[in-house]
Parts: sequence; C-alpha cells; structure tokens
Amino acid sequence: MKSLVPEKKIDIQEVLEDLDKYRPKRKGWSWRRHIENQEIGPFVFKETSQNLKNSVPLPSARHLGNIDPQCDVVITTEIASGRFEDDIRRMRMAAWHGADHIMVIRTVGQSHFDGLIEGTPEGVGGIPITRKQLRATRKALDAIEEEVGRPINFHSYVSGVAGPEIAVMFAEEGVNGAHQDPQYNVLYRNINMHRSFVDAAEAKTIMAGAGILQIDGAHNANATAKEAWKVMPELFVQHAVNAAFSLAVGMPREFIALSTVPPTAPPAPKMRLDLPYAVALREIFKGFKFRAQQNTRYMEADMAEATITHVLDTLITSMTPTDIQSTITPDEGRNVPWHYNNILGVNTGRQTLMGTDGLMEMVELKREGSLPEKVRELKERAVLFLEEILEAGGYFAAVEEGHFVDSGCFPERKGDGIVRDPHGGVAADSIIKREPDYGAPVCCHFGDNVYAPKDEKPCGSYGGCTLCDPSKIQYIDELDPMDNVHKRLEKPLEEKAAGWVRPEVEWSGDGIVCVTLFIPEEPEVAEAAALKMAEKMGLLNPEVISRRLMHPAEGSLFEVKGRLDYAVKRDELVLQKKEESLPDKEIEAYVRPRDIHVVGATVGQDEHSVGLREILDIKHGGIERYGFQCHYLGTSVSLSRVLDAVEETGARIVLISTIVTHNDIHKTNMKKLHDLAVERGLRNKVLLIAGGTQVTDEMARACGMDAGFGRGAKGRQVATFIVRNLSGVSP
Ligand SMILES: Cc1ncc(COP(=O)(O)O)c(/C=N/CC[C@H](N)C(=O)O)c1O
Repeated sequence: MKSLVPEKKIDIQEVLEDLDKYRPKRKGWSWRRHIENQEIGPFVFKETSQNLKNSVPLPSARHLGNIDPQCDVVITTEIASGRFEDDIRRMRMAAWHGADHIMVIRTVGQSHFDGLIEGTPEGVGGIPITRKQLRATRKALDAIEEEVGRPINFHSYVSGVAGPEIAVMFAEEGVNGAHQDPQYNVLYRNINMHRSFVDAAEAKTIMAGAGILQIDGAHNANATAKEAWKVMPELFVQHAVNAAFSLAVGMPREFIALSTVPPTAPPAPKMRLDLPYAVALREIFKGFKFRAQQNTRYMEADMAEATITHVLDTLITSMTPTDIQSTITPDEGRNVPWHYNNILGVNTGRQTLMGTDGLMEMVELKREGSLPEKVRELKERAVLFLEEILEAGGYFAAVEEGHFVDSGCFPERKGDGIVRDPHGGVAADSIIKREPDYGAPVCCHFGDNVYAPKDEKPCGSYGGCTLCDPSKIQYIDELDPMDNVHKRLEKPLEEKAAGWVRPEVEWSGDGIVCVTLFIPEEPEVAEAAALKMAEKMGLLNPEVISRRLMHPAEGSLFEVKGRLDYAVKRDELVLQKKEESLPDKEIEAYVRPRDIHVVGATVGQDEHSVGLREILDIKHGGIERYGFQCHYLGTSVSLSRVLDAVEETGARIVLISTIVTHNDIHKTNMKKLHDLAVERGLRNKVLLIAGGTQVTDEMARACGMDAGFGRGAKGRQVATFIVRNLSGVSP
C-alpha cells in the first residue's frame, strides 16, 4: 500500500485491493520503548517513549510549543461499528492521537459461531472477524503506523466455539493481541467448560507461537457484578485461573496480560476502594503484564461524568506498574462508540498520564495504615476463594456450584453466582479423544502430534502448514453478493467522488449530529420540548441520548442526536483564505526604520490579559520584536481611554482584546470603538484590530474593525496584517 499523505484521506479502495496476496509485515506484539529523562520542549519527562512522526497534540499543547509527548505505556482504543471499512479512518485518527493498540470488538454472538466467518458481512455491535477484514485492517494499520512512526498492535478475540480456528487465523494474519480466557466462554457465553479449556490449551499454544499478547477476561466479572467492589476477591481468582492455565500450557509470562478494571465509580469512594485492589494485584502477579481498563460498569450516558471516572482510573495506572492503558469511549454508556468519542477516550488516557508523569517520584503509597491492611485483606479473601474451589472439587465443580460472579464479597455469598452444568452448555459432548496417531494441521499445537519429529518442524513431514507457509492459506473473498464491503461502499464512494460532504459519527455519511439544549422546565416537559426543537432544526428521528438534571423545577440539559439529511458540495464552500504571514526579516525591515506606535488594551470589564500580552511582548514572540513601540494600557480599559492614548502617543494601530462574549459584549465593544473613533475623527488614522478566543476576522470586520484574530493567533500574523495595511491609513 502506498504511504499515507497526512493531507489526504486513506483510500479504502486501495486497502481492499489484492487482499488475497496480502502478507503481514511482522508477527507478535510491540511494546513502546521507554526513554529515560526525555527532554521535550521546556520539560524533562520521566515516563515517556519516542515522539511520533505525525500526531495531533492535546489542545493545550498550543501554549507549550505544541509538544506531543508520548507516555511509555501502550494506549488502547476499542472500536466497534459493524463496518470495518468505516473504522479504518477512526483507527488513523486514534493513532494520530496516541493510540497504538486497536481493539476491534466482535459482532454479537460470534462466540457461538462454530467456524470462521468469511467475506465481510456487516456486524451488529461489533465487526464480524473474518480473514478479509483482518487483512484489510492490518494492511491499513501498516500504512498508519508508518505515518505516525510507531508500531500499532491490532487486537481481537480468541473466544467461543471456534477459538482454536480463530487463533490459527490470527497467527496466520499477523494479529498482535487477543483476549483469550476460557472462563469467558463458560461464564458469559455458556459454552461447555470442558470444550472451553481443551480449546484454550490449543488456542494459547498457537497464540504463544505467534507472539500474540494475551489479555484475560477478568474485567467481565466486574462489568457483570451487581456491586462491583464486592467481586474483587474473585477477580484475583479469575486472573489466577487463566494465568496458571496459560503457564501450564506453555505460554511465556511476558505474553500474559491481566485485564484489570478499577471496579467502582464516584460517588463511591473510588480511590479508597480501587487502589488497594490495584496494588494487591501487582504484588500477587508480579512478572505478568498489566492491562489497565477503565470502568464501564457504572458508566451512564453523561460524557463529563464518564470522563472524570476514567481520569481517576488512569490515575491508578499512574500509581501502579502498568503496561497497557486501555481507554473506553465516554459514550460507551449510550451507543456504539462514535469516531470522535474514541479520540476523546484516548485523550483522557494520555492527558492524565502526561499530567501525572513522574508522580511516583514525589509521592509514595503508605506502607502502614488502611492501604496495606486492605491489600492484605483482599489477598486473604482471594486465597480463601481458591481454597474453596479446591474443596468443591476443582474449577468445574465450583462453577457448577455457582461460586463465580456471586454478588457477595467472598467469603460472604449471596448465592446469585452464575451456575453452569459441566456437561451442558453450547458444544457439550463435542470433545473427541485423540487417536494415538493424531496429526496436527499446524505446527503450533498442544499435546500429542504424530507429525512431531525431534529435529524439524512438525509440518515438515507433510509439506508445510499455513503458519510456516502462507501460500497454503485458502483466501476466500466475499460470499454474499449483497452483504459485503463493496456494496456498502457504493453510495459513500459515489457521494465522495461527486464532492458531497455529510456529517457522520461512525458510518460513512450516516448524517448523525448531536445538539445540546438546556430547557428551563421540569424534566418531562423539558424533554418533550427539546425533542420538538430538534425536529424544528431538521433533525430526523431525534432521540435524547443524555439528560442531566440541573434542578427539578429550574431545568435540565439534554443531548439530542438526530439525522441531518443534508450534504454540502465541497467545491461550493466559501473557505476563509489563509493568509500566509510575511517572513520576520521582511516585517522588521519595514517596521524598524519607522517609528510605529501601537496601543493595546483589554477593554470593557474584561480582566483577561494573557492573549494580548502574547501578541505584544517580545518574550512571547510578540510584535515588539519587529520594532513596534507598544503602549499596553492593561485590563478593563475604557474605549475612550484607548483613543486618548492614540492621541497622546500618535499611535496608528489599536489592538483591543475582548474575551468575554456574554450577551455579545465583545461585538458591542468593537462597534463602540469604531463609532467612537469616527466621532473623534480618528477612524481613518488608525488600524483597529480586535482579538479574542471567540473573535473571527469576519465578525470583527462586520463590527467596524479592520481585522480580527481568534484563538491561537500569533504576533507574526498580526504584524503581517499591519505591514500590509498600514499604508492605507492616512499619516
Ligand atoms: C475474554 C473475552 N473474550 C471475548 C470477548 C468478546 O467476544 P464475543 O465475540 O463473545 O463478544 C470479550 C469481550 N470483551 C470486550 C472487550 C472489553 N470491553 C475489554 O475491555 O476488554 C472478552 O472479554
């Protein structure tokens, strides 16, 4: 695939070409490389890895030299829209925002498929994992990782009835990480437990052979428990069962990642409940890898609340040894994650991790008091739980007795655990004892294999297996003439070629938009009003996806989604022309020899001074460095005072800063300044320039200014405008 050009969209059709010939560039998991005391911009970072070649820094980086430091833990984003072709651009966005672990949720029920799905049917709640989808996604990620300059791990799931087959396909196709935990099959998919463990032995062997990092399924107990903080003792046990079984199968410790979710969310006393669990886990399972997830159990539809909980989850990561920080989209509580919410989730993770860089060099976890006591108690409860499993006669017997996901905090029990019949469940009685001369179809194999000569690859005796010789892989393209990626792409590609642009949240051109409304009425009335107003705005099928009570009588805030059935023609859009700034030398050559005075002030009742100082002061790269004589009047300056200063100094330029926009006061200030300048016969003697976070050039000119500059404007841009327009001002 051709290298990606940052200014150009990824070409899905190029991704889909020649997939029958695609081969993965590499096999196995990639970790980030820690860089000790890395100097980035004005700071020295303690816990960072290599910077990216291309990336989108955090918004506030604009004030910090646009640095974009990368933490040294892997960052995950989970993607699930049902259409892999629409997720590839989301993967690119996530990679630019710092994700290097792309986890693709499977279509609902794939665990119960007794075989591989072929082609690329549309999924529900996730993507049907198929060979074609894997190749297309890995091929796109090859190009994306080259563009950002960092390996990207592609992740999926080896669970369900076709576990081993899926594992072989992942090993063949260069999948880098996968969930594999037989307990998931048993507890959440009711797949026969004997079958699940036999399959898991095979699948784990194959994964280990391909260097695929394994993530276990303990997080599911947290997501399923009624009072999640009570399931903590069990989480240790679930980690232990899967880790011990994985080691017994021969999976190296460094390929075994424990999936640990801080169990609670505020208003619970989260850190006091979750931190001991995180500490105890790292102590017991030292030497394994830790994949920290963020809490989904208590996520509502409120983005702000979810984000705050996720910041606290990530703070725990900062305080305990962690290898992967998985991020959850803040909208997971209300719909299948939208593009931009994946990015918001990734940014929550990395913003928190950068903000806590080096934290544990300054604080330490107490070695006495409630923390170590709670750690000890959790370990004891977990050991007791394991002992009870032994007393019950082992894991299968314990599941049959409902020991797992019981909502009591072990050893208390509520008796509402998940019960499974060892002889029942999906694929019961499907295990066939291997014949003594059993021959495995691929080299990575658990157990006896007649093709296992000591000195060469087992598959050597039958001409090679698909793991060793990819030319043996049977690639099947689309099976369904209607339900396939090419059919799905027809309309979007047609519209794109015709230059039509539609809003979207997950699927190409889905037209979904969101409006936020505050309605000053009691909740029921307010909600009905919000929907009516959304309809009036032309949103089809409006639906409230988040409601936040501000006061039972005074009002509620709503987020309403709906479909905007409207496309704009790209080439009919009138774009703001981007003025190129003049080179510094040219600006200075014009200004230095001329005695040009500038009056600057933050006007009205406004106390914001930072922005204007950055435009004026030499130390911020302001216009003083070109030789302008700047007279800064301070904040909350009256408009007449500004013009007095013009007369006193003979200034020919006025820079006003007007940040507050309440009741359009910024526009009022601009109009008044213009009118006052006209009244005092100064208007054609000065350039009036306004600046502010919500000021635009168009708005400023409409209010009588000569120019307007918004958030992020630099001194050079303002100086360029002055040099280009000062001659128009009468001396
Ligand atoms: C151990 C295991 N196997 C399989 C699946 C998925 O398998 P189905 O095809 O049956 O849905 C899952 C699901 N977890 C979702 C990711 C989660 N949000 C996470 O943070 O990891 C799983 O935990």
